[in-house]
Amino acid sequence: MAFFFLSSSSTFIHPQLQHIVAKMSLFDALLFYVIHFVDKLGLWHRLPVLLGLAYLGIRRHLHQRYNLLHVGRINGQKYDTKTVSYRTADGTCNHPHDHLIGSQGTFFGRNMPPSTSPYGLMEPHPTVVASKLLARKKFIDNGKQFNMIACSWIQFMIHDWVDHLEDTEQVEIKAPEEISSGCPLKSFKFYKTKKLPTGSNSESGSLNARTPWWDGSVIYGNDMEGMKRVRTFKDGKLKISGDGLLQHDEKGIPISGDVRNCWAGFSLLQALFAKEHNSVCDMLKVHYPDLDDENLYRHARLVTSAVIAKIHTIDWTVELLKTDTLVAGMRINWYGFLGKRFKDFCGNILGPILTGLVGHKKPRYHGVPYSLTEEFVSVYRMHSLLPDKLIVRDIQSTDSEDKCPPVLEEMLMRDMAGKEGERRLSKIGMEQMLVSMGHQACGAVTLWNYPSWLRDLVAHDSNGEDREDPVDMAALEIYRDRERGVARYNEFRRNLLMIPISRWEDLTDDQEVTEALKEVYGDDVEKLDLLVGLHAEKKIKGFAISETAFFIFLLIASRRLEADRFFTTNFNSKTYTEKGLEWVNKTETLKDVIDRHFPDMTRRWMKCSSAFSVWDWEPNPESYLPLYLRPAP
Ligand code: HEM
Repeated sequence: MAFFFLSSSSTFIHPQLQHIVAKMSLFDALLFYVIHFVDKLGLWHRLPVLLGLAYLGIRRHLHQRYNLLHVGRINGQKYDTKTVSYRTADGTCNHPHDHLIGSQGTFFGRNMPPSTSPYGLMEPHPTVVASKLLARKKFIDNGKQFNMIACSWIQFMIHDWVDHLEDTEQVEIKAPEEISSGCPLKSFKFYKTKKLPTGSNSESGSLNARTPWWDGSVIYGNDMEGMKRVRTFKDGKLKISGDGLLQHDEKGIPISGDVRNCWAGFSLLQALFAKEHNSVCDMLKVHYPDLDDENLYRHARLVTSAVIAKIHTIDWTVELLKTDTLVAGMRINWYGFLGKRFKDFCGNILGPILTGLVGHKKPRYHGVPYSLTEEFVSVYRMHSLLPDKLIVRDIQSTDSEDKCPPVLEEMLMRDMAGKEGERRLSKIGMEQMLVSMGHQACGAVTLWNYPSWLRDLVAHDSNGEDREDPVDMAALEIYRDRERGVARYNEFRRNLLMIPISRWEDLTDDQEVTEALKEVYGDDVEKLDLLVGLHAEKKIKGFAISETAFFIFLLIASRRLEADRFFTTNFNSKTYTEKGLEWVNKTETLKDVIDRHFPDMTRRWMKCSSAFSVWDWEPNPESYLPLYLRPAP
């Protein structure tokens, strides 16, 4: 217990954090002391790379100790990991001792206890929060840092990991009269989140309808039925159209692993990775002609899922959090501190820090069985990334001087969603859509940037069918966090060992924002909704998201890799095949995947370093200083 340590330092530690620190071991309390000191100076992201990494390492350790809470019972069975050396359709048989952990339909875990907020579900009214603080006034973009491929990518990942199971009972939210004239929907109906007793205590929890593993279920499906829908059952391959895009069923719904709330950009990525899967099958068949359909499918799924996870780790995240420290941190997660060359040569022989989380001998759970969490879902509420229009570019332009293809047409995002979006995508074509999205900046995660078209949205059910009642997504998201007992912003920060805010000026320097926050929440900073706080928070230079959201990522991004048997014990040539593992090792970025399928496209149209930043951006400047020795930004 850190009691004695704490009593001598109680003036140093923020009073609202003392009760949390009092429960820590002495060693952890000491570590907390270090990061708290750095936090008080607002310093970690201004430190040289090595010190920044040390700070993040300590923080991640503390979050692994104090921010992983299991929900529900552990009631799976033992099984033989040797006979199940592939990713199953429903995510069972990944945890080595319990076949159910991480499978479809298990409980969301938590990163902190449910909210203790005294405020009710409607306080302040969700439509008031949506109208006064979220609704887009004028589109604010992310500059050149993040493009529409990056925006679609994260939806592609969300649909791999999470979706809350709904109840059959509906709720209706009616906008209060004083605000209703400014709301696209005066009232809207939606299904409650399904709550079930967890069995381990009196509390209830909610279920994840998807498999939380990083298993590519967004293209392979979340259960046996979904998996059968997407497979050709010939040479291990997935169904795909002659034009390279997804096939559709008789109702016009795409045939892919997840089709809920899809839009053209999202289904484009599903098609690209179905193509990638099929190329892996072709390659494996050449090298291992004895493999049958089932084994080709299983190996190709392992390889493609690992390629997706790698791109997310060392390409997408690095563009999202564009700083030297994060480049180093994310590469350490995959390759370890000693880097790619050492790992390629020697393998993962020196443990997770030196040779990476991937390929480590055993999965690591930090004492808590794997699941994704309620708080993780909440920090990924980033619908402000979506613009109002998609700008289609003309890639047939013959002007060789063009750095950026000329604009052909602007299409409303509303028309790019669902079946209509699929029809339009097939006219645009895969290459043109990739180049167009590559050249368009996505929206910034900030207040007053929530797309208006999402405030009157025809959402889909899990089969991709349109729902009868349109929803106001901005108001619904505020309601969802409260309904699911996710802590409000300040409690969330305290639970993440961050210094809470005491006044609006601690959150933002923007006077206009402060006034709007006061109008909705008065002077009560404890009332502030998480989503609003995350969008209002002053950002770290280079970060496209808030620091508060980032600390959840710091914990979960590592966990998705280190808890997965197929990224640890079974990340080897025996499970993946030698050529399969080589495929993963040689693929570093999304650009590599695009190059593989469209060899001329990036040469002609992509100037920047990553496929996730706006393609006519300058490439990252060369630095002759080794990454770990780079100074403070
Ligand atoms: C055209 C694009 C998109 C549409 C139409 C869409 C629509 C929706 C809808 C209808 C829901 C369910 C709302 C509810 O009942 O609670 C949802 C949930 C969600 N969306 Fe999106 N979305 C889109 C893109 C994105 C993007 C780019 C992100 C970025 C991170 C994102 C993140 C999420 C998250 C985290 C959830 C919560 C999932 C859960 O409750 O388990 N979505 N979206």
